[in-house]
Amino acid sequence: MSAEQDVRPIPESGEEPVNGETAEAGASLAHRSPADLVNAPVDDEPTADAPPSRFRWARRVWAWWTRSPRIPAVLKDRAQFGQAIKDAIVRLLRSPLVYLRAVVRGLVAAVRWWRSWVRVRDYREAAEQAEKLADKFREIRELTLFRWKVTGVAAVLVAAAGLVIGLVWGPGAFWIAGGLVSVALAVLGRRKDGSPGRRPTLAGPRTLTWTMDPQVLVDAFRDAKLIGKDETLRLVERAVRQGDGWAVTVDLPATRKAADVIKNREALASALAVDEIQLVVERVRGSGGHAGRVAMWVADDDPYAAPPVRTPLLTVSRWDAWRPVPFGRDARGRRIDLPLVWTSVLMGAIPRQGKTFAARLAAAGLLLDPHTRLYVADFKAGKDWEAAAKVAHRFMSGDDADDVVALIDWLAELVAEVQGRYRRMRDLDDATCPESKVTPEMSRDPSLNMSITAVIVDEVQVPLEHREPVDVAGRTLTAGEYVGELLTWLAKKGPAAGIVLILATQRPDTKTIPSGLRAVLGSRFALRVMDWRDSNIVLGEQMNTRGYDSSRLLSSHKGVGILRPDGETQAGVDALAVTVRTYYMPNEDWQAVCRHGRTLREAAGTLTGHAAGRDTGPSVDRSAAARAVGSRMARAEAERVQQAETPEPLASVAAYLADDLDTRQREFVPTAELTAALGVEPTAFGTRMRELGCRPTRERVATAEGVRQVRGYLLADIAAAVEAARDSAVWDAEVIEDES
Ligand SMILES: Nc1ncnc2c1ncn2[C@@H]1O[C@H](COP(=O)(O)OP(=O)(O)OP(=O)(O)O)[C@@H](O)[C@H]1O
Repeated sequence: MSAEQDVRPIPESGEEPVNGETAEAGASLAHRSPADLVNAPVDDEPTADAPPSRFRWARRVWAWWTRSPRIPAVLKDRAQFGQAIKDAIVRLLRSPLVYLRAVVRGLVAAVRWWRSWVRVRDYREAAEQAEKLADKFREIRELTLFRWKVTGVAAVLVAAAGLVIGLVWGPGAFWIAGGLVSVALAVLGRRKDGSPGRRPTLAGPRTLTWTMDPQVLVDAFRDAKLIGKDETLRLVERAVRQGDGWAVTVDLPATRKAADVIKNREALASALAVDEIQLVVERVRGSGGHAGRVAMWVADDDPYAAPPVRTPLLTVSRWDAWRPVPFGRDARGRRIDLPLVWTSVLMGAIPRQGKTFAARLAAAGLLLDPHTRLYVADFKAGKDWEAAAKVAHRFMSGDDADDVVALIDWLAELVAEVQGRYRRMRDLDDATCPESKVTPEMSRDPSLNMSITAVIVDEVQVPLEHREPVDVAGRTLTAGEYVGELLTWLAKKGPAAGIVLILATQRPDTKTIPSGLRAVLGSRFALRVMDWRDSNIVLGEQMNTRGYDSSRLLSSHKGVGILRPDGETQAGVDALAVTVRTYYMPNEDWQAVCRHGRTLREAAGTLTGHAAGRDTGPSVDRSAAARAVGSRMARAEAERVQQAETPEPLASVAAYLADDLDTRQREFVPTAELTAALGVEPTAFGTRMRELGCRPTRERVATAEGVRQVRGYLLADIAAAVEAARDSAVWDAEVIEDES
């Protein structure tokens, strides 16, 4: 069944839909929504129609059989069993050819051995190395002659023995003797690890050989340096055809980690002779997996070369905002959903890669829920969001100073709204509001007025970079800084109160998106960016070293990005992040979704604000918002102080390299330069830098004596360490703030 068919319309009553696509749960990154969790049936509960007791033992045996690690996987799964039978038939059919090859290889090996023996090669080489060939020449020649004679005598004896055998037992004996010799040659010629001279220099295309011959897979892991020379893999599930590719599950040798295979996916792809975009490597977790179990899938072709798939949301009559929104497909064609409620999303990419399309997809799921309220701020000021004006509670499209001020008013309104919601939640009884969090029922109850409210800001860098001064609680900030403060406050406090932030930016750099704001945006989606630093800014620190770098995506792959969903909602999910190609939703589809969203709201009586023609502007309590973020301002001050207190010697290094870190005109600084400039002792300096997360490396640099390989630090590593120190300072400050 296709993913599109899976999406079932939600009953008009607004109840939870039948969770049809949870059959794809393993494939979906989306964790079940809180509503799903509440409504999920408990497996162990006895039911009225429980089977009679005589079947229970059979069920128990079946449960043991399917869960026991001692039972091979092929005996548990019909598909795998079928595949194993097919493999056995193929092996049987191929066996004559395999045998013949082994005999030929054995013959070649035997002739080679005899040649080297008769020519006394080892003795000759030893003499050559000792430069005594001339002295030993006579001896070698005599030995060679002797060995030729032995060969001749042996040949005559074999011929004579053959004649006698032929005369005594007849021609049948020749067949038996020939068979025995061929078995001996086949044994000699069988493929063995490390057999010298057995492998052709050019092995030919490796792409699919590993599906037939697991040894090729083992060799690929060795070539990629993922396992050692003497180590091997254990096949958990043999290679089976899955979708447009091959899937295989292997166990790494003890102490080797699946995470390292994911990290070095590119090397493995090279060893398997496929583009890394074709190789999907995942850890197998849970009861059936462990830290060394790797599930691999290799696509036959570029999985993103096929035409894009349209969003399944087009076929639904309505959606539930609490359900993860269908977002796209991974390389294997599995549907990936994006949870939105109780989290917030940051999307980043260079222009024209599909950021707005991705943000619209997330918005579409919310749009089709009539109980959801939308604030849409389009700083791209184009036509992309125009259709949302018909359905949004607040809508703006522009990039002027007035638009930035309007956004500040919206955000201030939302700050007051969130504070009001928390106050009201405190007064609600435990049955209605068990925790200080909006529940699905609360969000749909008009009397509570706590609907899910999505704030979508496209090209968020425009307001964040605005430099006009504003007065906030007696302090003068730039409008951009204030927008950053308000967004950070909302991203931190808003999700539990039903506020969802979706921010898209063309400039995912440290200066544009404050680190405090990034730290509280739970889900990230990085389409193609310029380099790994930008990718890390969207996806999080060190993500490139874990194998997730969106700068490696191809520019032709529009709409393809790396999705790192909210940590909170990814429990039990296999991957930390996944490469997704978003569903395709061109403007006409988007307009249709918006029209439908409006119809739903009209029917439910939830059309408000701008869409209802009643955009009276936000009722802003500026001072309340300023007070709310005032504590954040204190925190920002703490951050500045902490910044000044970045641990030494990192602070001095950062000060010395301030310009270079800003402009990134050079990528590497030699240790000698730093120790000389700062006047510090090199060993203690190196140890302290290491403690602060900065590891030295070696690079070739031009010196007075020519190009030399010198020890030093990558500026990117220094920048990352400085930022990590600041982030931890920010968190410390926030903990203090929360405690107070
Ligand atoms: N999932 C997809 N599949 C195929 N093509 C896509 C997909 N998503 C986007 N595109 C293509 O990429 C183009 C650019 O998309 P979009 O306008 O969202 O980019 P953007 O990153 O927002 O650009 P900008 O930063 O310039 O606003 C679209 O015109 C569309 O044709």
